[in-house]
Amino acid sequence: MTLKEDAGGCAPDAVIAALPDGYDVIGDAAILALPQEARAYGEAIATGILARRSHVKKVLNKVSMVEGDRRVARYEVLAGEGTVTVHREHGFFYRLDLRETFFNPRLGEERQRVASQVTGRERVLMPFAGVGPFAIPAAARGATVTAIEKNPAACHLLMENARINKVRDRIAIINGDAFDLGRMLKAVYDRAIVPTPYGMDSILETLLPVVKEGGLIHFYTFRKKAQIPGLIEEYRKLGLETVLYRRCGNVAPGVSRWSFDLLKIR
Ligand SMILES: C[S@@+](CC[C@H](N)C(=O)[O-])C[C@H]1O[C@@H](n2cnc3c(N)ncnc32)[C@H](O)[C@@H]1O
Repeated sequence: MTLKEDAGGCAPDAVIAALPDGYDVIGDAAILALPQEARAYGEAIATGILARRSHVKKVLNKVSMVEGDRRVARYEVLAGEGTVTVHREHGFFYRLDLRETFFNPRLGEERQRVASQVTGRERVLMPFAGVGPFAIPAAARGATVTAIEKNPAACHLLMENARINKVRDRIAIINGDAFDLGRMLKAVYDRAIVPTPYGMDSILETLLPVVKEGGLIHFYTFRKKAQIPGLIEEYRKLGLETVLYRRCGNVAPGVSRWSFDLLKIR
């Protein structure tokens, strides 16, 4: 979406010029990140968006970075009601509450890439499951998924989303700390999908014992490009061969989210 166009005429030209180029839409919610000088025009800009985008029913302004274990930001509601919405992605529906649960609509293609590799009867381990956007497509491919999520609100919505998407019988949901998974789980998994929150990369060593030899780990990490060769070597020392890696989004100047497909060779 082009924010400058959608907000045209709703604030002085100098304010419009200072706006970021785009904004995300999650379900029926437009998510803005207004610079300080545009805050006074927030409601007018929201009215402009509602007039131009008929599928947008609420407009939120993100007033903090994602923070804390739950990885949620703080928002002010500029138009519409509340922070609950239903997002549609590749035919699946995700109910979520932006104030309570993490959701990144920009990872849709990456989630599709991972889900397309899942074959029926696989056992998939899914720590940091959130409201289910990786877990549910994997279960819909026929896998049995064990989802671990610390935030009770996200667990509750994951349960509801599993039901809405008709895969409730294929997802076991554990409201707990992923770093305890060695104590909680007895099974050995064919695949792990690990959307690691910032600073929690040590989860890789925690989950290695419960992934079978020949199993695949889809691991996400925040790094500078120059760190990648060293990382591949670190993974090799852990018995993991990097089958593929790709950048999926910038998170700070010079720092990107990287997706690794790691094959457990020993
Ligand atoms: C980056 S979000 C990913 C959520 C989801 N997989 C998605 O893609 O939308 C990380 C999730 O991990 C959860 N989380 C953070 N620390 C955790 C922990 N130690 N154990 C289990 N879940 C945790 C957060 O509540 C959040 O839902």
